[in-house]
Amino acid sequence: MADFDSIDSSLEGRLLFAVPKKGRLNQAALNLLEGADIQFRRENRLDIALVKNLPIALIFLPAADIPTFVGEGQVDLGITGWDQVQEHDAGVRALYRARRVSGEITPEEEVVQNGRGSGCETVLDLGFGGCKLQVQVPQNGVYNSPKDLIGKNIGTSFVHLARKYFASLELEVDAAKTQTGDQLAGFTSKLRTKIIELSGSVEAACALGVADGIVDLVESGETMKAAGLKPIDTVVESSAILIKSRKPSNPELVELIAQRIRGVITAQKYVLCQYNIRRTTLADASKIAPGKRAPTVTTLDEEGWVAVSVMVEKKKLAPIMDELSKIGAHDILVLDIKNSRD
Ligand SMILES: Nc1ncnc2c1ncn2[C@@H]1O[C@H](COP(=O)(O)OP(=O)(O)OP(=O)(O)O)[C@@H](O)[C@H]1O
Ligand SMILES: O=P(O)(O)OC[C@H]1O[C@H](OP(=O)(O)OP(=O)(O)O)[C@H](O)[C@@H]1O
Repeated sequence: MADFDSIDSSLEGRLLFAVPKKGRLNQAALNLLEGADIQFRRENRLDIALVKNLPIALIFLPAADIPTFVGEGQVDLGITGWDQVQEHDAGVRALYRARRVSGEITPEEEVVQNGRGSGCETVLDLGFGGCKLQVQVPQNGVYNSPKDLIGKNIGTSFVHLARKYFASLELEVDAAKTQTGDQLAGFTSKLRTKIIELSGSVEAACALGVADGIVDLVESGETMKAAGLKPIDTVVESSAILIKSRKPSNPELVELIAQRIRGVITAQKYVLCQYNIRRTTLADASKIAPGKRAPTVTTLDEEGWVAVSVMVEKKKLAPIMDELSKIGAHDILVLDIKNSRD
């Protein structure tokens, strides 16, 4: 069993980097770390791992908690979903709003706190974990628009975003009747829609009579369909992101990691396409495959011919090869990119 005091002292001087400990983002995050040559060995059941080749310690946390740790500055860097950052941000704002309503802080102090936001800054989009946080209702039920759900029961794990969403919906509906000067003023206490916090299997809530509608994540839509639900609005579109605290302990190391991860993402997204073509057709070929910046062109040992090397997005590769072939490119080769740096 590891000794916690020794772990504590071995964290000294290390950049703390939070990684989702389970769930949808876990494996993709570990793949990124491997690609960025962040080497570590995680002891069984231990949520802290020291990186062998860099002054970094990885902290394995639930994706939902990562914005809190990074936002409060206890952890320098983190991988989580944009939805989780938004949920944390909405929670922080709700807290200050409640404190202002109760007179604990002044309206000016609330503005200052809100200006600081959640304390998390987005470093880069990681290009995986794409999903949408959607308002869903039973397919054959009586609700068809989000406004139909005002005053009803909503099941969700995203309580702050759901409150914010229904607060502005209620405000919109009420604005037609009365004008309130204080936008979204006390929505934590005055919300008519009941937000019920659920920690998982949210899609079962309607069938079980716990909720009239839910706010939950959708990717393929399979879970939603299987539960007999349909989407009626999108609250947030999300993907996995790298976040940093406002004042990371080692900004240079944060930049180094960001650069390495950026390189891994580019390498995953692109392949290297090489072909030979007549110099007279080069301009047309460059229009078909312009590359990230520009193609690399070298003269071939044959009069009037050049060899071209260009980065092509994997998802566009097949039609680009067809087009190149059509205009007279020969010996087209496609090579995987193992890593890259801008
Ligand atoms: N179906 C999905 N497709 C893509 N990304 C998803 C999907 N579901 C969740 N995510 C992303 O992964 C993040 C973590 O969700 P996940 O359900 O894996 O959490 P978890 O840590 O396992 O928690 P839980 O115990 O609630 O399942 C979400 O905030 C979202 O950004
Ligand atoms: O649209 P789909 O591709 O079906 O994905 C959506 C499901 O994925 C997430 O849950 P997850 O499976 O991570 O488990 P959870 O319900 O326990 O959170 C989300 O909460 C949905 O239930």
